[in-house]
Amino acid sequence: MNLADLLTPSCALFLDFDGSLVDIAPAPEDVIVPSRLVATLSSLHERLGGAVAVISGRPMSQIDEFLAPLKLPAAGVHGAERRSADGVVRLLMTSPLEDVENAALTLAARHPALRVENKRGSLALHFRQAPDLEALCVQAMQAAVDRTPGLTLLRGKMVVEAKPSGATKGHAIEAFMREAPFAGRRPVFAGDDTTDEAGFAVVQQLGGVGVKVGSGETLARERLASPAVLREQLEGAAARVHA
Ligand SMILES: O=P(O)(O)OC[C@H]1O[C@H](O[C@H]2O[C@H](CO)[C@@H](O)[C@H](O)[C@H]2O)[C@H](O)[C@@H](O)[C@@H]1O
Repeated sequence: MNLADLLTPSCALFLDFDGSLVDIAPAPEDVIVPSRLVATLSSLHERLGGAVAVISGRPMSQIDEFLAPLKLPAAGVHGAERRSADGVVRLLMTSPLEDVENAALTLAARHPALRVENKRGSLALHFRQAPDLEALCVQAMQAAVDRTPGLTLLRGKMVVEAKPSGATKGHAIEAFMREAPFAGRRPVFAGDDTTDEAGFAVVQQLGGVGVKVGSGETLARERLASPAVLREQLEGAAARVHA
């Protein structure tokens, strides 16, 4: 499969960030945005009539910083926040995170290699620097989530996260697909992680294509080997798609 063949001018393109557009790094702030990526996304955005959105577990503010000066339509925190093509931002109601935060901070105080990331409405506990603590992290976070109505536990790449139950990447993509300039287009979504599976399900129900980046079981019908391959194919598609 080559994205340049898949991405016709009548497509809408949805892109996950970490592990898809950029390579996984030791810590969230360490990711490197390759120099040509912003220009490629900007060109695709123009050539697809504005129908390009980033769908991330990160807050949208971080995505905007990484991709500056480009400010694409986006969904952040797994869909808990969303910015439409017209710039309007919608925030999902979220549950209190005190209990989850206390549980994560207590564990991190005992194990300094752990990293607590507090986002609007969600809290992630990273164990990339201490993989042997995975079970402990999952257990503590699950117990805190179970005590807090409205939160769901999400397992990601070396991370366990408490997120609003109603926030999914699938819902975010559905919302974009009801709006201009996405409505009526064939959706394509590239992602690498468990949180992206809900997005693959939605785009494929809508007659589009899910593209899994990297290895692992997936609902996605297509696969690309790595973020580097995705970036290369996006560059090729940017050069070929004529709106
Ligand atoms: O939905 P995404 O855009 O893929 O975001 C998922 C999570 O990405 C970040 O964590 C992951 O990437 C880090 C940098 O490569 C890595 O150090 C970490 O182990 C990964 O889990 C981000 O920090 C999270 O908030 C996102 O939910």
